[in-house]
Amino acid sequence: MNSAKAARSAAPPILETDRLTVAFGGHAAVREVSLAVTDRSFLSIIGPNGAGKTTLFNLLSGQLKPTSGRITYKGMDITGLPSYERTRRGIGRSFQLTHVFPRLSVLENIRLAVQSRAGVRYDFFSSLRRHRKFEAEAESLLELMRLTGKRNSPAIQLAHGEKRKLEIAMLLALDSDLLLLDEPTAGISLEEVPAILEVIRDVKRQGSRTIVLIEHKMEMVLDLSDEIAVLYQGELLAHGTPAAIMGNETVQSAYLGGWYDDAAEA
Ligand SMILES: Nc1ncnc2c1ncn2[C@@H]1O[C@H](COP(=O)(O)OP(=O)(O)OP(=O)(O)O)[C@@H](O)[C@H]1O
Repeated sequence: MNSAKAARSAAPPILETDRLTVAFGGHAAVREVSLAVTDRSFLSIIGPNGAGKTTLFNLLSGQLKPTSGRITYKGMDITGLPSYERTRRGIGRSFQLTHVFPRLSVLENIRLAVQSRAGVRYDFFSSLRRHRKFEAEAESLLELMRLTGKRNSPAIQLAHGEKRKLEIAMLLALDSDLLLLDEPTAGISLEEVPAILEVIRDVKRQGSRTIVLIEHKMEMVLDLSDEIAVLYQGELLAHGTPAAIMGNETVQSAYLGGWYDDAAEA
């Protein structure tokens, strides 16, 4: 283990769930999940359809309230906090953004996200200077997301994959410390997948955020993850390094062999 990795794993987890459970009419979609997410690590959550992955994200982002259990973020119990309060504290969830303005340009959308984070009130004298600062930050996010060529395009005109990149840029603009990415490649064309993979890899390379990814594409999971958590029928079946998960007999015998083949064909 290199020293940066060792320091990270010795640090307290940024996010922790303690026996987190949510039941819908007697059926526990997430059952007693206790999971610790290492600060500034890349964790992927995998599992077959209906395993409870998106439901777990709904619990983490505050869209759903648990039936029982607890969520701790940066050492604070956030189980009862509404989702906007979690966003304010740095938990950013992708692909459920309601604040993309379809008719505004890509740059304007990112700049507004930067601005909303800064909580700017209108002040004529400082607004021009601030505007330039926000614009510069938005420009650097455009570059990171490889969207510079689209800076003046209205968001509504973007291809599906480009929209995903815009959404990630806006999460970064909001200064999220913890990014919850729910199947960023779902529904996008095969040609667009490498571009998404590349921007996620770049964000990971920056090393300043914690990323939790739900993804069915195993090559992508194995390429990006420091750790993998496996959900199966609402329960946490295993959590470990990619090598440990791939070699885990319970995971293998429960489903990974067959499921992996299915996922590869999808
Ligand atoms: N609001 C809800 N009301 C009732 N049942 C729900 C609700 N949300 C999720 N479920 C059920 O919980 C289970 C887990 O669903 P979830 O969408 O979390 O699975 P998933 O692992 O994300 O699946 P996929 O990979 O197909 O997206 C499913 O049986 C689903 O039908």
